[in-house]
Amino acid sequence: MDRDNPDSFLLRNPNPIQVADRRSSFLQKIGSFQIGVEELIQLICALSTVRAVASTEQDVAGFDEMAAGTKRKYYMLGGKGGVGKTSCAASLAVKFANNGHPTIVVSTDPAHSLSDSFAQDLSGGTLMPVDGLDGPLFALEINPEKAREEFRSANKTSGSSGVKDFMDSMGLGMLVEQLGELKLGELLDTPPPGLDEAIAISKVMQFVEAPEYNSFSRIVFDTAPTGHTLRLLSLPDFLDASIGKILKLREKISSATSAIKSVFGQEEPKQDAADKLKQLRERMIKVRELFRDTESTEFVIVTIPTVMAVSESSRLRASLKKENVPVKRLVVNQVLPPSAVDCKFCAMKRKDQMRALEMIYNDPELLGLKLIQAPLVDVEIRGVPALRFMGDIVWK
Ligand SMILES: Nc1ncnc2c1ncn2[C@@H]1O[C@H](COP(=O)(O)OP(=O)(O)OP(=O)(O)O)[C@@H](O)[C@H]1O
Repeated sequence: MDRDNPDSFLLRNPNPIQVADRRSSFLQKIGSFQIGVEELIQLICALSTVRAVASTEQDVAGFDEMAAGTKRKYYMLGGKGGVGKTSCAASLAVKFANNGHPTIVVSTDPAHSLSDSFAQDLSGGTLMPVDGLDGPLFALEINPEKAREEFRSANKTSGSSGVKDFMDSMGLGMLVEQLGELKLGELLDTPPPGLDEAIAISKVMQFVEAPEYNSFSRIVFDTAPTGHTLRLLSLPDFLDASIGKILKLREKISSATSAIKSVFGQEEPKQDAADKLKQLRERMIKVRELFRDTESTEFVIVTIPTVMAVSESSRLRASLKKENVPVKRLVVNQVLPPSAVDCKFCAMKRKDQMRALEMIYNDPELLGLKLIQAPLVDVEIRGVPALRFMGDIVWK
């Protein structure tokens, strides 16, 4: 088999989800009583596959709806580690770009795999053009570890201005100005939980506000595994609450100092620090609203048909619901494609997958989501042609 040719799977399986032919050949065999016990077992498995597939056949991703309109939309793909988030996010981004949407795919997973997935070096922490597409696609791997390192050395070598420059570049300049007294350098030596996500969020803020990103109409996030993602989503609330407290404190202090200053006849400071904090707070609120805006944002859960992955997806969905983050689609990746004859291993695996699929159908949290099945393919999904191929199967 030609492993460099992603079409090899396609050539052998013109429609991986199509099982009707297989069912009819089995039915013909039943009609003429030609089957033995082994085949009967296979038949039962095959029919259950048919049932599972048939019951979700109408659940195509609805790509046309996803691609409709030029107003910017954000898609966040997340789920348990290793289920195929990056492959799904990258293939969606490729499909958007090839359908005329200038697109950015952003990785907020500290263990990036966009470069591996596209088989191109996209590291570096800035927008990198992705080669080999019909339309513009850029990738951004946010590297919190590197960012933190840079921050530390800027702190050491150039004092506060270095820190300020760096934080400005991360869109967090205001935070340094206003919270300088909190000794951010020390904070980064023992980073609090959520700092990586804060850096990722600051980039989101840049997308929301910066005019240079205006032309991008689709932004796809390849998020970190579940725990990180939930922190990312709840961080604006957390920061908002903290900033709210600081603001109150500031107001108290400033009213006290202005009372003293008025007694001694001193000038008021030119710009009230509280104004800037207020501005930052408004930005946070904007990001929070963005995550919850059903018009512009959608969180797509990616899972695989195993009991563990489905259980985690159910919990993720419940948490997202609590955070009011819109979810409509669930991708079940790596579903065994139909085969006329299963080896023992495949038959067992198929049974296992069917059980997990049943679990999805009966899970109250996952019920009602558009279920998109993506087949397990026999080549690693790497490079633009492979992602284009995957995109055409998954994002229909
Ligand atoms: N449908 C599929 N068929 C075959 N291989 C797949 C499929 N989907 C993903 N893979 C492979 O599984 C591996 C993991 O995929 P991917 O990196 O997309 O997962 P991930 O959820 O982003 O992982 P992580 O949580 O580690 O970031 C890759 O080697 C990828 O090529």
